[in-house]
Amino acid sequence: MADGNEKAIACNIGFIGAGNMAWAIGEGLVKTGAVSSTQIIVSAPTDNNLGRWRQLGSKTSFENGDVIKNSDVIILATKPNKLDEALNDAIRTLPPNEVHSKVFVSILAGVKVDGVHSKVNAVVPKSRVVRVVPNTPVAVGAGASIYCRGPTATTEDLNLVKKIFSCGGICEEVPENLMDSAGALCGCGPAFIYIMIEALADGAVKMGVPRAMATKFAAQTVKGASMMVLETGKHPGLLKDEVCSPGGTTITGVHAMERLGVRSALMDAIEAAAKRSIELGNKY
Ligand SMILES: NC(=O)C1=CN([C@@H]2O[C@H](COP(=O)(O)OP(=O)(O)OC[C@H]3O[C@@H](n4cnc5c(N)ncnc54)[C@H](OP(=O)(O)O)[C@@H]3O)[C@@H](O)[C@H]2O)C=CC1
Ligand SMILES: O=C(O)[C@@H]1CCC=N1
Repeated sequence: MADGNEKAIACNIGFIGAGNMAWAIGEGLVKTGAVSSTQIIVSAPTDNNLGRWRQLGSKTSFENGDVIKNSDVIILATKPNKLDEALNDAIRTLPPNEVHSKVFVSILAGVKVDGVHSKVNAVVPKSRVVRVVPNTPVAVGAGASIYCRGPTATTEDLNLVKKIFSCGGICEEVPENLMDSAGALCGCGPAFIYIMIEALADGAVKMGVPRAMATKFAAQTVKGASMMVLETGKHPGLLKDEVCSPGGTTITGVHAMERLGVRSALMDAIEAAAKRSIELGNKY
């Protein structure tokens, strides 16, 4: 952890679950210098994902209890259907009645914060929970994370969670009733955009542009368009109009997109993902 770094986070951070999302958060935190890799401990039942964490310099364990004992903030990063198993596994190595009052961050898609609070408190009494939907671009400092508070989470807990996830981009509090829909946008959105980048590149390849060049130009164009929306504050429709010359190339392409229902496809994608998040919340 770099001295004088205003992003510096002093506490130990644990991950139960070592997969894609945990890695994106951990890698992002270490890259920004907010935490040293030695402040991180990670657990998973197999070694499939743990090697890269050891290479980073973090501690790893097959015991979820080790993570709970050795961390101030524990990020629950299993799939939603593995939460019960993960907490039961933890009991194996937790000294009875000795570990109390930790801050847990649940990133499990759809799962309601009250439910996680009850389950966690059955294992680690007096713990507080914050629910977060992050996205993988936190790995490169361009994430969009949202959070809501659990029943006993304090303002201090929320500030700490906001600080952790702000290292990876923007991080904003939303009411829990928006976590599924805003989470579908932030959490799943990168996958939808990757498909768009791939498809834009495919179009250019079809028209003769070499693949590597096409992918680079597609990604940079998406980045540039995003920055225009964020930095000018102009409505995306107005920015689109500024690109479309009368009788020109862009409006001809826009017509093709409208004919094929690209807007509807994207709206359907968010709606479907949000509904699935609600479904997962009802199940777990
Ligand atoms: N991927 C994303 O972009 C986003 C994911 N999320 C949420 O993050 C969570 C993790 O997703 P993701 O990282 O993609 O999933 P992965 O499948 O990549 O990772 C899941 C991890 O959980 C571990 N695991 C399984 N069972 C247990 C257990 N009993 N105890 C401890 N760890 C266990 C797996 O172990 P092993 O390594 O042995 O397989 C693996 O390391 C999900 O709940 C998802 O909804 C939220 C927002 C975005
Ligand atoms: O697909 C999923 O369920 C997870 C949650 C958001 C992004 N990935």
